Amino acid sequence: MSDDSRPAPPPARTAAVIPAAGRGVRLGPGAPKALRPLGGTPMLIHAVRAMAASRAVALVVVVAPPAEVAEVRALLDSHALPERTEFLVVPGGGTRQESVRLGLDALPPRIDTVLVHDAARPLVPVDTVDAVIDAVRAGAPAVVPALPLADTVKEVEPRAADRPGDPEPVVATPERARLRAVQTPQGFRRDTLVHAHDTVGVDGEGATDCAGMVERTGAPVVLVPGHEEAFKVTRPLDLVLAEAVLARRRANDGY
Ligand SMILES: Nc1ccn([C@@H]2O[C@H](COP(=O)(O)OP(=O)(O)OP(=O)(O)O)[C@@H](O)[C@H]2O)c(=O)n1
Ligand SMILES: C[C@](O)(CO)[C@H](O)COP(=O)(O)O
Repeated sequence: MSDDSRPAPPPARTAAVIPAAGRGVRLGPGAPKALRPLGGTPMLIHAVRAMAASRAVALVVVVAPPAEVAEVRALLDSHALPERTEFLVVPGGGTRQESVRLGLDALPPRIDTVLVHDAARPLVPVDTVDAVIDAVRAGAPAVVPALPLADTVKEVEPRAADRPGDPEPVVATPERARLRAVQTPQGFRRDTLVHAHDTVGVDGEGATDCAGMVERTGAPVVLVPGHEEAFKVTRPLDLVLAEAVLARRRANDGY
């Protein structure tokens, strides 16, 4: 068979958008969180590798702090990444949802499945990424990895911002067995996520994750098992844990 008569390869239809434009205020002073080192490598590079580790992911869009777009591009160019994957860098916005929207806007028409993954979750295993993609491909418009809770959760009447020491009255104790802590990557049919952003707006009216915006449109959202190592690096202790997990991986399997 000549080259010309070979069937065209299937279109590469899945992209990952990585919002990485946050400052990392809760982690403490320093460079933007995504650029801070984990095991000597920027946290963002770990997150990019985690997405590109899935053979289904053809494109990774990194949403960078606007002042660091060139630095992020240089980082991607100077670290070993799979050749089969394309990488774009776009400037982010003032909120996570705004940054996600800017990442969505950069997707080429061929993409029909989108993962949204926090740069702040650098250690998500590829099996979790693939489980999310598989569930979207199987027909779910929105898929979220999640874990049961270890702590009991109270709903409160939040204290006033100018009275940080005041006790907070408890309003309710939701049944823990019905609660889940959600992670990323969250996976979506592209049209579902774009519709949610168009409908709910860039501020998300308090939505703290993309799936929450999709829920507000009435589309179904389903959960698949998350992974303990997909935790979010938010506060300094999380970075200590991430360093320990990475050191264990490197000792066990040369990660
Ligand atoms: N304007 C923003 C805010 C957040 N994010 C990204 O959204 C993810 C989850 O946000 P979070 O962990 O809250 O990161 P930060 O906003 O950086 O943290 P903090 O709230 O402590 O400043 C991170 O990868 C972060 O870079 C973003 O792309 N654009
Ligand atoms: C999207 C998320 O990681 C799901 O748990 C989380 O809601 C992000 O919250 P953040 O305050 O922006 O870190």
